[in-house]
Amino acid sequence: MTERVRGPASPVIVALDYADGDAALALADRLDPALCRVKVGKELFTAAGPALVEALQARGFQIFLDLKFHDIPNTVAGAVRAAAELGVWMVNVHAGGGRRMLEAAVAALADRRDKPLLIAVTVLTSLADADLAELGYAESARERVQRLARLTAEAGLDGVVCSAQEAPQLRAAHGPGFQLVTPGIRAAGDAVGDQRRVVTPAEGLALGADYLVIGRSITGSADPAGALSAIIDGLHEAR
Ligand SMILES: O=c1ccn([C@@H]2O[C@H](COP(=O)(O)O)[C@@H](O)[C@H]2O)c(=O)[nH]1
Repeated sequence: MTERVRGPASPVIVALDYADGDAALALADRLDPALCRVKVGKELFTAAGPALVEALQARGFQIFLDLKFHDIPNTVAGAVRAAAELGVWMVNVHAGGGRRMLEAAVAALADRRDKPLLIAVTVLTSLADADLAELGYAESARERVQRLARLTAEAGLDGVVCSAQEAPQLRAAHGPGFQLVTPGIRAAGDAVGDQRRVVTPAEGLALGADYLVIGRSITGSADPAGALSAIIDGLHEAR
């Protein structure tokens, strides 16, 4: 497994889902890198690229590069290597790419001293059991997450993206070192939107998540820094 990179003690990763770099940096400038990490996903990275990652790093943020690589092993290995060159803190692939793809991603980082955490997406938090059935999967989301997490662990990655709803079973199966990165987080009363397997921030931590990926409950607030502080305060109270 990858050596953990030191960073803020906060479990919160703010998803910067913006259409351009200026909007993302404007939000980041309202946040304290001592209180959260930030996530750069497909929309923002496609629009603003590595320069935006560097601009966020220059502001002191550790970056989760959420590009969910899913391709043949050779291609994913190259993409993971390129992400590591950017100096990101965490990068991810889709566990559905299979064992050889996962092992190629691990091998791509093997000789590096400063490695990002390498995480595999199990079942997107926007999918419910009915969605999986429509796709032809006989397993429930919970069963499929467990299957893909087992494969991820066997391939030597650092952990998975899952819903915190699945965290207790994954923690029991894979122990404390296996990183559970959980989107599908909603502050109480916020619209669920396109997400399906959802919990509140305090529930997420109580269920055993290591990291809470939070987008719209923070970025959709008129006061994003206040929303982040309120979430962190709520986590302390729940402990
Ligand atoms: O299973 C997954 C994997 C990734 N995500 C990403 O997390 C954020 C969630 O944003 P919200 O606004 O808090 O819903 C978003 O960037 C997704 O791409 C996910 O939601 N589920």
